[in-house]
Amino acid sequence: MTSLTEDHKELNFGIDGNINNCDEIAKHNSEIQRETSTVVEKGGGGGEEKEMAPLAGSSIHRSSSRPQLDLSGAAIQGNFEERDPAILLPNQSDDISHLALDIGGSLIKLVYFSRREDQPINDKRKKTTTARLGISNGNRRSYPILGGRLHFVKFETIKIKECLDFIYSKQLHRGGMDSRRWQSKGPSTENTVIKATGGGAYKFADLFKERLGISIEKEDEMNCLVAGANFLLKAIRHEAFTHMEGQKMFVQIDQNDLFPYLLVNIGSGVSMIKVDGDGKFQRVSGTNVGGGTYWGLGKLLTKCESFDELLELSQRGDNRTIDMLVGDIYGGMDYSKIGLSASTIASSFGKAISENKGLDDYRPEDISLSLLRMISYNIGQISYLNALRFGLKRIFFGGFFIRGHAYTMDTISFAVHFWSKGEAQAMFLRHEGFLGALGAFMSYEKHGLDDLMVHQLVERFPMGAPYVGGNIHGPPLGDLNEKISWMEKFVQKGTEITAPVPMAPPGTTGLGGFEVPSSKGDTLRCDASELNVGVLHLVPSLEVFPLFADPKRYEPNTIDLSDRSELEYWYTVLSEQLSDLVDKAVASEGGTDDAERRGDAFARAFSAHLARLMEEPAAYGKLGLANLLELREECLREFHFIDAYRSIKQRENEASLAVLPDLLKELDSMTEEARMLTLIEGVLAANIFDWGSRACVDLYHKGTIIEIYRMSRNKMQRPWRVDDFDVFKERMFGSGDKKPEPHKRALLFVDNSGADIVLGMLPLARELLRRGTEVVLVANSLPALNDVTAMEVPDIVAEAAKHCDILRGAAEAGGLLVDAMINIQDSSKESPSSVPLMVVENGCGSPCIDLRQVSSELAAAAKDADLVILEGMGRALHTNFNARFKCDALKVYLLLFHNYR
Ligand SMILES: CC(C)(COP(=O)(O)O)[C@@H](O)C(=O)NCCC(=O)O
Ligand SMILES: [Mn+2]
Repeated sequence: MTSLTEDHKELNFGIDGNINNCDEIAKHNSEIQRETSTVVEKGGGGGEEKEMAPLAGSSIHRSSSRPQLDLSGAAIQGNFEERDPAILLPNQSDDISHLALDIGGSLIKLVYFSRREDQPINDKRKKTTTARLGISNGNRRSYPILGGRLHFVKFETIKIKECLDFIYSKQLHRGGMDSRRWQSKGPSTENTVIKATGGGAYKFADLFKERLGISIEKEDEMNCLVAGANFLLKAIRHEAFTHMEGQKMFVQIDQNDLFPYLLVNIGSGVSMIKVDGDGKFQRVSGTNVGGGTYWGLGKLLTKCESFDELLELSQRGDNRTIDMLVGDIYGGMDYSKIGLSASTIASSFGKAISENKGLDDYRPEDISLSLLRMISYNIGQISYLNALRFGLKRIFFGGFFIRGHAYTMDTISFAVHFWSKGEAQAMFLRHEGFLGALGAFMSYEKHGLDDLMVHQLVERFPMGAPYVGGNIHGPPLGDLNEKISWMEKFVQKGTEITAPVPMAPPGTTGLGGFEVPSSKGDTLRCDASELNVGVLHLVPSLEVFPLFADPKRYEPNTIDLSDRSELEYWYTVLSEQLSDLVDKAVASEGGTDDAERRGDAFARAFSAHLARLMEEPAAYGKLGLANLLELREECLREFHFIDAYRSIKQRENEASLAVLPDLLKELDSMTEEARMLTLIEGVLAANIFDWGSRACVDLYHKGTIIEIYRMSRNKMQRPWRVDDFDVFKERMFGSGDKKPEPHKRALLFVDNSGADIVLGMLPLARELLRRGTEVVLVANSLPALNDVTAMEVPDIVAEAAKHCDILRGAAEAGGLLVDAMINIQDSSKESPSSVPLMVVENGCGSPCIDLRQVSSELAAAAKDADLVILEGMGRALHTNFNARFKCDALKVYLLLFHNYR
């Protein structure tokens, strides 16, 4: 049997039951998915005999003792127009690196990078692991910046002093472009050079020198815009989206089919740039009617103090009172001969000439909306004409004029669609306002950002504090105390947590009968521009799982929460679990006052994020269930809850290890084939211990762990709801005289601590080892619910190995037992196996897994694997249920609720 046989099959085992009522567990049917074999043939791997790596030499040892993900901190972008002085300009101690600025006529945009010192590595085995897997520095580019975060912040240009204070407080001016100063924290800023673009780079250069002692190196604005846009479009998965009639839809950009496109940057003025490649572009047009025009004219006409206020006013406006419509000219009729409906704007502000009214007679709301539509249409139309001029189908709009404002985007989209008769498409960028600043940031030669690959940049939720309506907005929060006091203040003020989506009231007329999106809410976030910006985490060691049948078609999420009822279901699940989770988290930190305070802050932050996502599911990029579950874990870490289930996991491990010897004896008394069925039943039965599931938590009141396990095992008779056991059995044992080769290496993605791993997955691993298959246990890098982590697995294996020669021999061969003192009690006479059992971390800290971003250890281990076993709802159902692999794959999970159709 080769690792890539044409007849490999994807196997799914599942069981659906309602464990609130223990008698009703089993519910069954079966199905086989065989899609992958043809894909393998196409990929050229079909039938190839792969050389089996020498056993000892290819061993992967225990994973790193530290997580690779840098999840230790996060920042959000605050609105400095309305910041709360109490938390302004924090003295936080992030290890700083680089800063770049885009100083425009209206706004200063700032991009900076923060990095934390890695924790010291105290794992002797890490070195051998990485060296053996070929992931040491020898064959990897070593980045000057290894892991960290990109932050995005903006200031009004007229409040440049705040920007300078911010830079100073964060000590961002101490990280210039001189690589020798990379780690320098010394007080001197002499010779420090900061990259900046935009007119203000010239205008304020002296001020920066005077106030911060730094020199500004000017970067060409167009260059920066293009570099920033290209970077985002290539590196951030959910960066570009369309926005039509209130609907946001993310666009998958094919990196190889990105160029040419038209980039329209709407700042104070507007630039239109034809982009043909990296560094290849031409500014083909522009217009002086842009964001500055809206703000300037709007300020004069409505007395609004800020751009956002003006935008908010437009939400309540009705432009018919001031715009002259076709119907006004044609007595309420369409001018159908040339395709103009009565509701088309014939002349923006045109009504004002024919009425005997002054400025005071018009509502500021109507003026603002009329102005917004005039400018948006105009830009949309000129953009289209330029796209037409050069035969460009795609137009990306950026710049701070847009501010994530639904109505603005809809208006621009409509104009492009209308004039191009659907031929051209308007797309928007989530980091719309930061293109120039990002470009300036990337112009530092020593970053190594230029060849970053897509999967190395992970976007995470802006986690420190939630977005809110009203007037309280915090600056980027650096340390824990700030985050907590921010949360407390936020609560004190009684500010309603809203997550408004900017929408116009229904009934506003539009060009060509264009109807506005249906209203979802009537408030506009004051910092709407920051709606779409997450913090970018750089994790250069993450890689794409190498065993996808078709990497391009891989989509981790089985459920995408754009279905409202699904979203509501999960919102309810997570909300209901919150107080219990907080109790556990607080207890895990000793139940101190400090822990209580953090628990409270976590609960508020998480609830606010949930509320925000309910309003605007795509606020932080395309939302799948995996993201939502990860959000909870990230948020816990944000408030320094390292492992909320620590003691529960320990207790369950101990209880399960105590009954393991009996289970192994029972298994060993069976025939091989009967044992295989019992083993799979055992995996399903033990997967019941899931602290993320309401049904399971209820069950914990009904008996001890072992009693529940026994009950669960008794209920596991086939057929299961998804049941490919027969296919699996044939693959393992063959039919007739044909005896198949065992698999060379199996990757077992394990799920929970306790019975799940000890009584479910370990016995299965042992069986594979017995058949001569190398086994790699793949576990989380960071805790999530009661999931077992890669750090914890070796100790569990060492304990289990005390009762089993097979496990002991394999663990020794895999380097897992170098530290453990083994006291062998196993009475079986089997000789120790030299087939290794290994452990690698998966690179994530969530109950689900996105296989596009796995640890380099896992990627290396996967290269020789020909069997993938995914276990548990999170990894095998909520994510990866539809994943296709180029080797045999088995998905085993116990479905604990009825939400799946
Ligand atoms: C969070 C989980 C995905 C973890 O499941 P696991 O991967 O451990 O099997 C799961 O517990 C879950 O989907 N819970 C929510 C639904 C419920 O209350 O049953
Ligand atoms: Mn789990």
